[in-house]
Amino acid sequence: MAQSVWGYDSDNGPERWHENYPLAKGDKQSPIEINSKDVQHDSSLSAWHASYDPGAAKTILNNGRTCRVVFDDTFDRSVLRGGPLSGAYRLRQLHLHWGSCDQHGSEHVIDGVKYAAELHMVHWNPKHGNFAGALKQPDGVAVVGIFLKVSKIENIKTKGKEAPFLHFDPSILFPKSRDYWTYHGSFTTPPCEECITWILLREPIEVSSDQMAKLRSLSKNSENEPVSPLVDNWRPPQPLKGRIVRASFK
Ligand SMILES: NS(=O)(=O)c1ccc(NCc2ccco2)c([N+](=O)[O-])c1
Ligand SMILES: [Zn+2]
Repeated sequence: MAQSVWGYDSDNGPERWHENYPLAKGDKQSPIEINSKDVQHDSSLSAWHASYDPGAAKTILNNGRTCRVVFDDTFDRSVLRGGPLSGAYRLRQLHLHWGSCDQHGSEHVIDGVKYAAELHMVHWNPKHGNFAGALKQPDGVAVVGIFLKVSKIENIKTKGKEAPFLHFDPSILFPKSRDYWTYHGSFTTPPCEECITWILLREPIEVSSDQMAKLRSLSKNSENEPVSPLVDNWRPPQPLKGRIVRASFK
């Protein structure tokens, strides 16, 4: 029987990815568990800056593994600079990882805390020509990770219109604080290339339980296949292998 493509089930999940994607057993894999006591404050770390063009947003899609918004990255239209990065990295896509319940869903774990979901904003370094080239470079990709926690307040349904996704400025998703952790890691899904400078924002953003319910209402099956809920699309923390996690804050 053909090897089933990778996923998050017991027969094709994170424990078996290495069978087809050997990089999954590398020494710089993501996500990781961050323990504040082991983090090193680095006062030389500067602030990161995003300048995004809302017109760059193109499509939103369910690819059976996540919900992804894709941006025009054919030129420096929406870029991230500063922080641990040198040069401007182009925003290519954003997507999420979430759980079947509010108690888990994030990929990175902070002092034992799992958040309900984790948003990834993926940027690549145009000095490597294109995204495929950037994947092969240790400074090829930068992902901003933002934790989502479910707000206590009851979500009061408003009559507001659905905003068209075409004019979408993802910087509205940033929390107030710019504090971040940074470390060198990998894609958290196959092929698991170790090309990512992770910038994890310390302050989570709040979402309503209705918004979480919308994410959990997505299905990983295609149309006219048996319904299979798209939930728990997160990889557990991987070995740190001596890597240092730096903090922009004390
Ligand atoms: N969870 S993540 O931000 O680390 C992540 C994982 C995989 C991929 N892509 C999978 C891939 C890489 C090369 C070919 O296909 C991306 N991405 O492409 O932004 C991001
Ligand atoms: Zn991701």
